Amino acid sequence: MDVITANGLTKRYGETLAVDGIDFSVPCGRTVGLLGGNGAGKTTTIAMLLGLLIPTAGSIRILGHDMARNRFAALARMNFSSPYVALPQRLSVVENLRVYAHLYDVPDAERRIAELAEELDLGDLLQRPAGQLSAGQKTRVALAKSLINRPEVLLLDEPTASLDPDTGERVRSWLERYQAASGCSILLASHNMAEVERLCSHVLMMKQGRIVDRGSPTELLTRYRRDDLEEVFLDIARNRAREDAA
Ligand SMILES: Nc1ncnc2c1ncn2[C@@H]1O[C@H](COP(=O)(O)OP(=O)(O)OP(=O)(O)O)[C@@H](O)[C@H]1O
Repeated sequence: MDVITANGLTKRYGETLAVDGIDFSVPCGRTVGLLGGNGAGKTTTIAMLLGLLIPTAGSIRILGHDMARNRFAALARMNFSSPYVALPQRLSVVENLRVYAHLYDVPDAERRIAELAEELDLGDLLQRPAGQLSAGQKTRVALAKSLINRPEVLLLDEPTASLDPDTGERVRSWLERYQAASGCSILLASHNMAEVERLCSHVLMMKQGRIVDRGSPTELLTRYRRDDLEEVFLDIARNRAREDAA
C-alpha cells in the first residue's frame, strides 16, 4: 500500500517551472529518496506535500486523504524536518518541544520529550535558547521536533545536513530503529549519497523539476554501471548516458 501518491504534481513560479508534472509514490514502511542538484525541485515538492505551497496543478494523496480537500486529517499523522524552517529563537529547546507537543496534541508530552532527549542526546541542550545553538545542534532539535507526534509519515529535507560524521551516523541509525519499530514511511531529500544508499529502498532522481530516473539503489547502480550512487548522480547531472540508453 502507498501512503503518499503524487500525480502530475506541478509548481510554477512565473516563468520558472520548479516542479514539472511529477508522479511518484511512497510505499508504507519504506524510505524513498528524493535526489537532485541545487534547484532541482526537492524542497518545493516537500512544501507541496505539507500543504505549505499550493500546487499549480496535480494531486496529492497522503494516508488516504486528498490533500487539496482534507489535509489536516493527514497532517496530524505526519511531521517534517527542514533546515530552512527555524524554530522560535528565544524559546528554549524544551519550550519549543512543548509548543509542538501541544500543537500535535501529544499525550504525556513531558515523557515523550524526555524519551526524545535521551534518544537524540539533547539533555545538555534542553534549557538553551534555540537561537543560540550551533547548526548541527539545531538539526538534532529539528529532528526531535519532527518525531514528537510519533508520525506515520515523515518528510525529511536534508536531516543530517551540518551534522558531524559521528552524529550523522547516530541519527541514521536512530531513524532506522524508529522506522523498524513504528512502520513509519519516509520521504528523504538528501545530498548525501551514502545515506541514501543505506536508508532508501527506492530513489527518485530530479532534475529541473522533473523525475529523470528512478529505481532501487541497486537498479540504478546496474543501469549506470556504477559502484556508488554518487557516480550515478554525477552521470545524471552531467547528462551522461545510462547503460540501456547508450
Ligand atoms: N519562492 C520562489 N519564487 C521563485 N522561484 C522559486 C521559489 N522557490 C523556489 N524557486 C525556484 O524553484 C526551483 C526549485 O527550487 P527548490 O528549492 O525546490 O530546489 P531544491 O531541489 O530543493 O534545491 P537545493 O538542493 O538547492 O535545496 C529553483 O529554480 C528555485 O530557484
